[in-house]
Amino acid sequence: MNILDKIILEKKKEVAARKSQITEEQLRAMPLFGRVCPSFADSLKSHPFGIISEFKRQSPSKGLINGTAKPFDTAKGYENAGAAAISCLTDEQFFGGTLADLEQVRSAVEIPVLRKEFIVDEFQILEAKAYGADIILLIAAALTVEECHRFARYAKSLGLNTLLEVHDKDELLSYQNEDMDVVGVNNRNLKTFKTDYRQSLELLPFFPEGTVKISESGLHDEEQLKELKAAGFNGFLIGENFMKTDDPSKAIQDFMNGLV
Ligand SMILES: O=C(O)c1ccccc1NCC(=O)[C@H](O)[C@H](O)COP(=O)(O)O
Repeated sequence: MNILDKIILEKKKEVAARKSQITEEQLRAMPLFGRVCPSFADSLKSHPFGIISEFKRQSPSKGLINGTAKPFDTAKGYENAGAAAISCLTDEQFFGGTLADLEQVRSAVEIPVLRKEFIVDEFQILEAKAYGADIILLIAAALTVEECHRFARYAKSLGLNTLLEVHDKDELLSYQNEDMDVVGVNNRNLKTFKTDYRQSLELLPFFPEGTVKISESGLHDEEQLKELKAAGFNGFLIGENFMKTDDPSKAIQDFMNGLV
């Protein structure tokens, strides 16, 4: 069993347990549920490099990345440095994240917030809205085409933005549809962890015209971003490169300075 299969197996158990702790009605009654979500695509287009900076404590591929950074301060620092959106991992078992982290991030910033989660059930989309997210992630490698399209429709009905994540041409061609607001190429193969930013460039010819697209994972060098932006990418999801430092807010600011 590869790591993605393992995460999805655990996630299904976790969601079943969550459903016995809180009802859909209770989620819908939470104060943030009624928020109007800003457009993710518009935010990417209105920021020169469309950086989506991630709050990420640990990962299956790298282990502990940062055990001390706080979600509120980190998110605020990211926004002040000019990020277009914040990604917040909420998976606890593999990434050390929580829904409380998401709430903290939401309370710190105005820019769109992504709930970075392994979505396997509509219930998690309701949770995302209730805890203040603007964007949900749908990972093609973890879902059937039918599930992915159903979840995107559901997210849309709640006013959430959807980020579809693909890794190869087959996923891009089979999973993309009009309900996906942004499509991301994950440069990391989630089954093997092999990470190469050129994966994004390889998929570029297969995007339908007008798709708002981002490159995700393994980005650490300003020159990579300049190349990907010149090729047509609208945004860049970066986690470890900022979080591995003692001061992620300073790390993103230094990185931004290198882009001008
Ligand atoms: O990061 C991992 O090791 C990982 C393993 C299995 C599934 C997902 C994983 N990462 C989630 C992400 O998508 C990244 O956190 C995100 O793209 C940022 O990547 P990076 O800049 O390389 O931290």
